[in-house]
Amino acid sequence: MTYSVKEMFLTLQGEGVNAGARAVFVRFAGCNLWTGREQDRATAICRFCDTDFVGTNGVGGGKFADGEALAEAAARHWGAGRDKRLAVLTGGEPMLQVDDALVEALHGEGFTIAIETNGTLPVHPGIDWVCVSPKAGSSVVQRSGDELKLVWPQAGTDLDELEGWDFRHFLVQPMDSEEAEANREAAIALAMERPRWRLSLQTHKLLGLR
Ligand SMILES: C[S@@+](CC[C@H](N)C(=O)[O-])C[C@H]1O[C@@H](n2cnc3c(N)ncnc32)[C@H](O)[C@@H]1O
Ligand SMILES: Nc1nc2[nH]cc(C(=O)O)c2c(=O)[nH]1
Ligand code: SF4
Ligand SMILES: [Mg+2]
Repeated sequence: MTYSVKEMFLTLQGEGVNAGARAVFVRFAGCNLWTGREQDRATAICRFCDTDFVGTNGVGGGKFADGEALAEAAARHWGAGRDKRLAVLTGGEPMLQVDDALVEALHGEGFTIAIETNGTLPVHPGIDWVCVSPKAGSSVVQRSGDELKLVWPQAGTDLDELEGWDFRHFLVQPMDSEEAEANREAAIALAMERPRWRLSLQTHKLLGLR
Protein backbone atom coordinates (compact mmCIF):
# COMPACT_ATOMS: atom_id res chain seq x y z
CA MET A 1 0.00 0.00 0.00
CA THR A 2 0.97 3.65 -0.30
CA TYR A 3 2.04 5.36 2.92
CA SER A 4 1.43 9.06 3.54
CA VAL A 5 4.27 10.56 5.56
CA LYS A 6 4.26 14.13 6.83
CA GLU A 7 8.00 14.28 7.53
CA MET A 8 11.04 12.09 8.15
CA PHE A 9 14.13 13.18 10.08
CA LEU A 10 17.15 11.97 12.03
CA THR A 11 17.36 13.19 15.62
CA LEU A 12 17.59 11.97 19.21
CA GLN A 13 14.49 10.42 20.77
CA GLY A 14 13.41 13.22 23.10
CA GLU A 15 10.86 11.45 25.29
CA GLY A 16 10.40 8.40 27.46
CA VAL A 17 12.75 5.65 28.58
CA ASN A 18 14.75 5.81 25.33
CA ALA A 19 15.38 9.55 25.52
CA GLY A 20 18.79 10.33 24.06
CA ALA A 21 18.84 7.52 21.50
CA ARG A 22 19.69 8.30 17.87
CA ALA A 23 16.60 7.59 15.78
CA VAL A 24 14.96 8.20 12.42
CA PHE A 25 11.48 9.62 13.05
CA VAL A 26 8.77 8.73 10.54
CA ARG A 27 5.77 10.97 11.11
CA PHE A 28 2.70 9.53 9.38
CA ALA A 29 -0.03 11.88 8.17
CA GLY A 30 -3.49 11.75 9.73
CA CYS A 31 -4.98 10.89 13.11
CA ASN A 32 -8.25 9.34 14.30
CA LEU A 33 -8.58 11.64 17.36
CA TRP A 34 -8.21 15.03 15.63
CA THR A 35 -8.38 16.24 12.01
CA GLY A 36 -5.30 18.39 12.60
CA ARG A 37 -7.25 21.54 11.65
CA GLU A 38 -7.21 24.31 14.26
CA GLN A 39 -10.93 25.00 13.75
CA ASP A 40 -11.68 21.43 14.88
CA ARG A 41 -9.40 21.38 17.93
CA ALA A 42 -12.03 22.46 20.48
CA THR A 43 -14.37 19.61 19.49
CA ALA A 44 -11.72 16.91 18.96
CA ILE A 45 -11.25 13.91 21.26
CA CYS A 46 -7.55 14.86 21.63
CA ARG A 47 -7.25 18.64 22.06
CA PHE A 48 -3.68 19.25 23.24
CA CYS A 49 -1.68 17.96 20.28
CA ASP A 50 1.63 19.78 19.70
CA THR A 51 2.17 18.40 16.18
CA ASP A 52 1.35 19.25 12.55
CA PHE A 53 0.55 15.93 10.90
CA VAL A 54 -1.60 17.20 8.00
CA GLY A 55 -0.46 16.36 4.48
CA THR A 56 2.84 15.04 3.13
CA ASN A 57 4.64 18.32 2.56
CA GLY A 58 7.14 18.31 5.45
CA VAL A 59 10.91 17.86 5.13
CA GLY A 60 11.53 14.21 4.15
CA GLY A 61 7.80 13.60 3.78
CA GLY A 62 5.84 12.36 0.80
CA LYS A 63 3.98 9.34 -0.51
CA PHE A 64 5.88 6.06 -0.41
CA ALA A 65 4.64 3.43 -2.85
CA ASP A 66 5.54 0.41 -0.70
CA GLY A 67 7.34 -0.74 2.44
CA GLU A 68 10.71 -1.01 0.72
CA ALA A 69 10.55 2.55 -0.57
CA LEU A 70 9.81 3.89 2.91
CA ALA A 71 12.42 1.68 4.60
CA GLU A 72 15.08 2.68 2.05
CA ALA A 73 14.33 6.34 2.71
CA ALA A 74 14.65 5.73 6.47
CA ALA A 75 17.99 3.98 5.86
CA ARG A 76 19.21 6.99 3.84
CA HIS A 77 18.30 9.27 6.76
CA TRP A 78 20.26 7.02 9.13
CA GLY A 79 23.32 6.97 6.87
CA ALA A 80 26.27 4.62 7.12
CA GLY A 81 26.39 1.80 9.66
CA ARG A 82 23.80 -0.74 10.78
CA ASP A 83 24.58 -0.79 14.52
CA LYS A 84 21.61 0.22 16.75
CA ARG A 85 19.50 1.46 13.87
CA LEU A 86 16.27 2.75 15.42
CA ALA A 87 13.13 3.93 13.61
CA VAL A 88 10.40 5.68 15.63
CA LEU A 89 7.00 5.50 13.93
CA THR A 90 4.81 8.39 15.02
CA GLY A 91 2.34 10.86 13.61
CA GLY A 92 -0.47 11.54 13.58
CA GLU A 93 -1.52 8.02 14.44
CA PRO A 94 0.91 5.55 12.90
CA MET A 95 -1.28 2.48 13.43
CA LEU A 96 -3.69 3.82 10.79
CA GLN A 97 -0.98 2.90 8.24
CA VAL A 98 1.62 0.49 9.68
CA ASP A 99 1.28 -3.01 8.19
CA ASP A 100 3.19 -6.27 7.66
CA ALA A 101 5.00 -5.01 4.56
CA LEU A 102 6.40 -1.96 6.34
CA VAL A 103 7.47 -3.86 9.46
CA GLU A 104 9.20 -6.48 7.31
CA ALA A 105 10.96 -3.87 5.17
CA LEU A 106 12.21 -1.83 8.16
CA HIS A 107 13.52 -4.98 9.84
CA GLY A 108 15.13 -5.90 6.51
CA GLU A 109 17.05 -2.61 6.61
CA GLY A 110 18.27 -3.52 10.10
CA PHE A 111 16.00 -1.20 12.10
CA THR A 112 14.65 -1.81 15.56
CA ILE A 113 11.11 -0.41 15.33
CA ALA A 114 9.57 1.75 18.05
CA ILE A 115 6.08 3.24 17.90
CA GLU A 116 4.36 6.21 19.51
CA THR A 117 0.63 5.46 19.48
CA ASN A 118 -2.58 6.61 21.13
CA GLY A 119 -3.49 2.94 21.68
CA THR A 120 -6.95 3.08 20.10
CA LEU A 121 -5.87 0.52 17.49
CA PRO A 122 -4.01 -2.73 18.25
CA VAL A 123 -0.28 -2.31 17.68
CA HIS A 124 1.34 -4.49 15.01
CA PRO A 125 2.90 -7.51 16.81
CA GLY A 126 6.23 -7.14 14.98
CA ILE A 127 7.01 -3.79 16.58
CA ASP A 128 9.93 -3.95 19.00
CA TRP A 129 9.15 -1.06 21.38
CA VAL A 130 5.58 0.02 22.11
CA CYS A 131 4.84 3.40 23.68
CA VAL A 132 1.14 4.02 24.31
CA SER A 133 -0.03 7.52 25.25
CA PRO A 134 -3.67 7.30 26.39
CA LYS A 135 -6.11 10.12 25.68
CA ALA A 136 -9.02 10.78 28.06
CA GLY A 137 -12.32 10.21 26.24
CA SER A 138 -10.89 7.61 23.84
CA SER A 139 -11.11 3.81 24.10
CA VAL A 140 -7.66 2.35 24.52
CA VAL A 141 -7.48 -1.24 23.25
CA GLN A 142 -3.67 -1.55 23.38
CA ARG A 143 -3.25 -2.07 27.13
CA SER A 144 0.18 -3.70 27.10
CA GLY A 145 3.59 -2.65 25.92
CA ASP A 146 6.94 -1.22 26.94
CA GLU A 147 5.96 2.25 28.16
CA LEU A 148 2.71 3.96 29.02
CA LYS A 149 3.29 7.70 28.60
CA LEU A 150 0.55 9.76 30.19
CA VAL A 151 0.39 13.43 29.20
CA TRP A 152 -0.60 15.33 32.33
CA PRO A 153 -2.93 16.75 33.51
CA GLN A 154 -5.87 15.19 31.68
CA ALA A 155 -9.27 15.46 33.35
CA GLY A 156 -11.14 12.16 33.41
CA THR A 157 -8.04 9.98 33.79
CA ASP A 158 -8.40 6.97 36.13
CA LEU A 159 -4.86 6.37 37.41
CA ASP A 160 -5.88 3.19 39.27
CA GLU A 161 -7.20 1.75 36.02
CA LEU A 162 -4.03 2.67 34.09
CA GLU A 163 -1.87 1.08 36.79
CA GLY A 164 -3.69 -2.20 36.12
CA TRP A 165 -2.47 -2.26 32.49
CA ASP A 166 0.53 -4.38 31.47
CA PHE A 167 3.42 -1.98 30.84
CA ARG A 168 7.07 -2.20 31.87
CA HIS A 169 7.35 1.55 32.49
CA PHE A 170 4.79 4.15 33.60
CA LEU A 171 5.70 7.71 32.62
CA VAL A 172 4.05 11.04 33.25
CA GLN A 173 4.84 13.82 30.77
CA PRO A 174 3.83 17.44 31.40
CA MET A 175 1.39 18.79 28.82
CA ASP A 176 3.03 21.49 26.69
CA SER A 177 0.59 24.39 26.59
CA GLU A 178 0.20 27.94 27.85
CA GLU A 179 0.06 26.38 31.32
CA ALA A 180 3.32 24.48 30.84
CA GLU A 181 4.81 25.56 34.16
CA ALA A 182 1.75 24.51 36.20
CA ASN A 183 1.61 21.27 34.20
CA ARG A 184 5.25 20.50 35.04
CA GLU A 185 4.44 21.02 38.72
CA ALA A 186 1.40 18.75 38.44
CA ALA A 187 3.48 16.04 36.77
CA ILE A 188 6.17 16.29 39.45
CA ALA A 189 3.46 16.05 42.12
CA LEU A 190 2.05 12.89 40.52
CA ALA A 191 5.49 11.23 40.38
CA MET A 192 6.09 12.18 44.03
CA GLU A 193 2.72 10.76 45.13
CA ARG A 194 2.75 7.55 43.05
CA PRO A 195 6.24 6.03 42.85
CA ARG A 196 5.28 3.79 39.95
CA TRP A 197 5.28 6.87 37.69
CA ARG A 198 8.48 8.47 36.42
CA LEU A 199 8.78 11.94 34.95
CA SER A 200 9.29 12.14 31.16
CA LEU A 201 10.34 15.50 29.72
CA GLN A 202 10.24 16.52 26.06
CA THR A 203 14.00 16.98 26.06
CA HIS A 204 14.16 17.75 22.31
CA LYS A 205 12.22 20.96 23.01
CA LEU A 206 14.59 21.91 25.83
CA LEU A 207 17.59 21.26 23.56
CA GLY A 208 16.24 22.83 20.36
CA LEU A 209 16.28 19.49 18.50
CA ARG A 210 13.54 18.38 16.11
C1 LIG B 1 2.08 13.78 18.45
S1 LIG B 1 1.85 12.22 19.22
C2 LIG B 1 1.80 11.10 17.84
C3 LIG B 1 1.62 9.64 18.22
C4 LIG B 1 0.22 9.23 18.70
N1 LIG B 1 -0.83 9.84 17.96
C5 LIG B 1 0.06 9.50 20.18
O1 LIG B 1 -0.71 10.40 20.53
O2 LIG B 1 0.71 8.82 20.97
C6 LIG B 1 3.46 11.89 19.95
C7 LIG B 1 3.56 12.04 21.44
O3 LIG B 1 3.45 13.41 21.79
C8 LIG B 1 2.61 13.51 22.92
N2 LIG B 1 2.07 14.87 22.95
C9 LIG B 1 1.24 15.43 22.06
N3 LIG B 1 0.94 16.69 22.39
C10 LIG B 1 1.59 16.94 23.54
C11 LIG B 1 1.68 18.09 24.40
N4 LIG B 1 1.00 19.20 24.13
N5 LIG B 1 2.45 18.00 25.51
C12 LIG B 1 3.13 16.85 25.78
N6 LIG B 1 3.09 15.75 25.02
C13 LIG B 1 2.34 15.79 23.91
C14 LIG B 1 1.58 12.43 22.67
O4 LIG B 1 0.81 12.11 23.81
C15 LIG B 1 2.46 11.30 22.22
O5 LIG B 1 3.03 10.63 23.31
N1 LIG C 1 13.13 14.44 19.16
C1 LIG C 1 11.85 14.06 19.20
N2 LIG C 1 11.48 13.10 20.05
C2 LIG C 1 10.17 12.71 20.03
N3 LIG C 1 9.60 11.72 20.75
C3 LIG C 1 8.30 11.61 20.39
C4 LIG C 1 8.04 12.55 19.40
C5 LIG C 1 6.77 12.57 18.63
O1 LIG C 1 6.36 13.62 18.16
O2 LIG C 1 6.19 11.50 18.51
C6 LIG C 1 9.21 13.26 19.17
C7 LIG C 1 9.63 14.33 18.29
O3 LIG C 1 8.86 14.93 17.54
N4 LIG C 1 10.96 14.67 18.34
S1 SF4 D 1 -3.68 11.25 19.24
FE1 SF4 D 1 -1.54 11.86 18.98
S2 SF4 D 1 -1.36 12.74 16.89
FE2 SF4 D 1 -3.55 12.49 17.37
S3 SF4 D 1 -4.11 14.52 18.04
FE3 SF4 D 1 -3.59 13.36 19.89
S4 SF4 D 1 -1.39 13.68 20.28
FE4 SF4 D 1 -1.86 14.42 18.20
MG1 LIG E 1 6.57 15.51 19.07
